[in-house]
Amino acid sequence: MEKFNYGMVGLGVMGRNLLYNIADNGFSIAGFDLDKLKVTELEDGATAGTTVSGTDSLEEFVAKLEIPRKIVLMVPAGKPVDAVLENIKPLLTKGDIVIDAGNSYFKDTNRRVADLATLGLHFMGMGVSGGEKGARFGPSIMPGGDLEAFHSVRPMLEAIAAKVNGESCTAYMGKDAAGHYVKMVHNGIEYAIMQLISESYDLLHRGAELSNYQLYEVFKDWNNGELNSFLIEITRDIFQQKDSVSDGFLLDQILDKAGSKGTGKWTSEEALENGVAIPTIDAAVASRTLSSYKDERILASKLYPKSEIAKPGNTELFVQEVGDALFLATLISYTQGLSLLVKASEEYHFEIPLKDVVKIWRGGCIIRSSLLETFYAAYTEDPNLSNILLNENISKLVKSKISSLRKTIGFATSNGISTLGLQTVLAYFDAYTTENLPVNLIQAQRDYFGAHTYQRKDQDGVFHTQWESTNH
Ligand SMILES: NC(=O)C1=CN([C@@H]2O[C@H](COP(=O)(O)OP(=O)(O)OC[C@H]3O[C@@H](n4cnc5c(N)ncnc54)[C@H](OP(=O)(O)O)[C@@H]3O)[C@@H](O)[C@H]2O)C=CC1
Ligand SMILES: O=C(CO)[C@H](O)[C@H](O)COP(=O)(O)O
Repeated sequence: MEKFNYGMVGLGVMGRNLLYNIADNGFSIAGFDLDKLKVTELEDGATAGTTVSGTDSLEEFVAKLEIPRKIVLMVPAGKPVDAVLENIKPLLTKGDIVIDAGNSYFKDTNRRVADLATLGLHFMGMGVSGGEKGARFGPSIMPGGDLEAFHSVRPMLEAIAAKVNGESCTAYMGKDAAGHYVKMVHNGIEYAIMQLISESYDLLHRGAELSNYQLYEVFKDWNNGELNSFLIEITRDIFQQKDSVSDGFLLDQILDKAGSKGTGKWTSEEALENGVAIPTIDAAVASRTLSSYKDERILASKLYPKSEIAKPGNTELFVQEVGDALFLATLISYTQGLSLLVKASEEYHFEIPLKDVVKIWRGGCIIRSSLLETFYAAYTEDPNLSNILLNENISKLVKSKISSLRKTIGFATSNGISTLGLQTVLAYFDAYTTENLPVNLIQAQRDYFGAHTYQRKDQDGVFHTQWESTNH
């Protein structure tokens, strides 16, 4: 019997769609899942003429694959990945390739690389973004790790990935767990942009009393302009989705408690660990946490009632300012995530090519946007740019939007509308662009109470002072 080119473990939302995408691109592929129903339905959903086969027997699955075997895992991160590996390892032979394409924690990936290497097996961590549709018709794919393994699966990855200007949205992201690290940061940025969009919605909806129809029109305009992106596009559509169980819009019936699976939190933890400031991503994680205190928020809203919102005088101008603020805030969210990649690449010796990162994020993934084209141009000019804000063209964009951000935040704070994300963007920008920060005082305080020492502006060296108390 003819052997299959690829194997897919996990036939859920992502695995099934990625499998069909691989098959549509001319590769034969076998699928495995513990769930019998997903297996039996697999062949019915395949495109006619493609070579797809499903099984719930791991032994049968492994035996179906050509050698060296190339197996993609699309199961939930954490224990399920270890469970699959434990079961499949005894069935594999030296030289086989296992690619974990789920959202695994990068430190788990490093551990698994080392573990499988002892058996002569290649293990790669690979980020995939684009959700269900992306997986089916062209995701952004972030592979990393074993270079030999990467080269043997590269033709397939390039075939199934999204295309922008004829170029595939996949590239080698660097050594070890770099692929999963880049995907984690992608998701951190995703959290930040989603938070900023939801704050903009609140400002327009509660602040300027725009109806869902009007919001649909605003987001449609934004998506046709410089804010063009996947997240703005889907938000536009969400505003016009009618509810199927009640009158009105579905959005208005959705409970305001945001879920999360962990990648945003990992991004924040990583930034803290590596001394990188990503306050907008942190704020996005914190906002989801705050949203979960629904019962307490109800009590607090009664204890601290807010005064009536003073609607903006000129709605058209307000919409334009919020749009500009959102554009700048989105730009600075990418900036923060990319600065974490710069530091992590040094720290973990990943050798992440930033130019390729923004190149492959231009299409297929959840954070794809027209703005990334400008970023790509900036990294093409200087691939070692430490912070995107230091690029001349980007600085022109930033300068043209900053006053709108200040005005938008002014409106929000004076009306008691929470804008944790937007405010962190402005605070980050103001701190990053200030030559002298007030932390000279923090250094003095640290030295005063703990002899922690300080540096001087006028002399090299480390100093300590016996500070004089006036508390006589
Ligand atoms: N959904 C999305 O938009 C995206 C998800 N991801 C990541 O992709 C991965 C998969 O996500 P998704 O497809 O949404 O998840 P699903 O839950 O839809 O699918 C996971 C599949 O894996 C199966 N599975 C679990 N354990 C095993 C096992 N030990 N052996 C074989 N199969 C197993 C599950 O079976 P069962 O249901 O019976 O448990 C299920 O069919 C996750 O890491 C996720 O974070 C990445 C990008 C986007
Ligand atoms: O990886 C993704 C998109 O890129 C997933 O959709 C991710 O799971 C979303 O994260 P969360 O559930 O924490 O919002």
